[in-house]
Amino acid sequence: MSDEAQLKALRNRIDSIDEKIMELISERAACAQTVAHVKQKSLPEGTKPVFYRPEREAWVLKHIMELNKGPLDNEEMARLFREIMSACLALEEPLRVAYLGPEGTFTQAAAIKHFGHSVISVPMAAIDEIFREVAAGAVQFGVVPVENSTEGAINHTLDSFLEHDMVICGEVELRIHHHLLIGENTKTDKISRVYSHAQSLAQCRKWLDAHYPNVERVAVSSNADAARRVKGEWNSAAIAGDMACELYGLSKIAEKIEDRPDNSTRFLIIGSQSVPPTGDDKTSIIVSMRNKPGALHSLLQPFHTNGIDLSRIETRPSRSGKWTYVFFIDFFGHHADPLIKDVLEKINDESVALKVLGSYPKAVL
Ligand SMILES: O=C(O)C(=O)C[C@]1(C(=O)O)C=C[C@@H](O)C=C1
Repeated sequence: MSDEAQLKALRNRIDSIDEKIMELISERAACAQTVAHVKQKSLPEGTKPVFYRPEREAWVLKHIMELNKGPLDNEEMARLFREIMSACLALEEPLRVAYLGPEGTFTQAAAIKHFGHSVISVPMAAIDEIFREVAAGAVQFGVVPVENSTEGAINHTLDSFLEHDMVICGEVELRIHHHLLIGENTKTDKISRVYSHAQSLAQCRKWLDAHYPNVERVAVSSNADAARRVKGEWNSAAIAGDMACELYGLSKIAEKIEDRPDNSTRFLIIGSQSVPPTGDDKTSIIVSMRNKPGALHSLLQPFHTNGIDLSRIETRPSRSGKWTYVFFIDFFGHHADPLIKDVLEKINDESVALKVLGSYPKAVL
């Protein structure tokens, strides 16, 4: 068979596979619509069902990854199913999700990674506004950055948890690649100023010291804001990611300039709905302890006794007294697990205040 004939035959096969995939996706979508009716019909009139089920979504994605035999890798396959589920959920209920804007930020990329493209994503100007928008019920969920592997905690987010009653219902991890971007008015050898978010400038500090030691570094509210500014400005560059680069039509003059190649940011999904256990969960709590010797030891002891792994511990001023602190602790397990319940009871006995922010499935993608 000639190459041309072989290509034609293969394309015919792809066409007929696509038709089958489309039929199956439609069948799945119709099934999700029926799921929505079932969720609604068991509830009293006027009560809104919980359409979004993060525990089920985590199971579906993991199941797909377990079954996958290639040639697409597990992550790629799960991403396709992420989008299919996102579209199915939008048929049940279009979700509104607030993120730290403007458009093109890493937080928007995290929102899309977690919820897929079929949600209505709403940009907010500040982290606190995301919390307020969720609390007011204007959006069902919010996405906020909480820690970066190079620069550590995002304090604005931690402090917002002290001020708002919010449930954490998910986490997303995003590999952060920064690029040096310019608009068409700027020449590579004429850069006198670099804009970016303070965290991103810090994540690229060594690279900037080596390549642009005398260029002014200007911290702005987000990387996307930096990209938006340089679009029309002369002699300036922005440090931002792929989404902002594409959105503002900029050129990359240096790629992946972050000092650490494994630079990642973890984001939290905040809402008002608590999530049932999946068997592979994390829990976040805030605790404040009495200011006495051994307080930190008695806080950590129950985790050790029950063999519970901590994934993070962070300290912040409590805002309710000088030199008093609260601890933000993340650990593996769900607050409904008997072992975790026991840990929480013991901590509760020793602490001034304990707040369970939520248990949620460990990030799948
Ligand atoms: O299983 C459900 O509860 C569904 O609504 C179906 C479905 C899906 O498409 O698989 C859609 C949305 C939910 O967040 C979880 C799963």
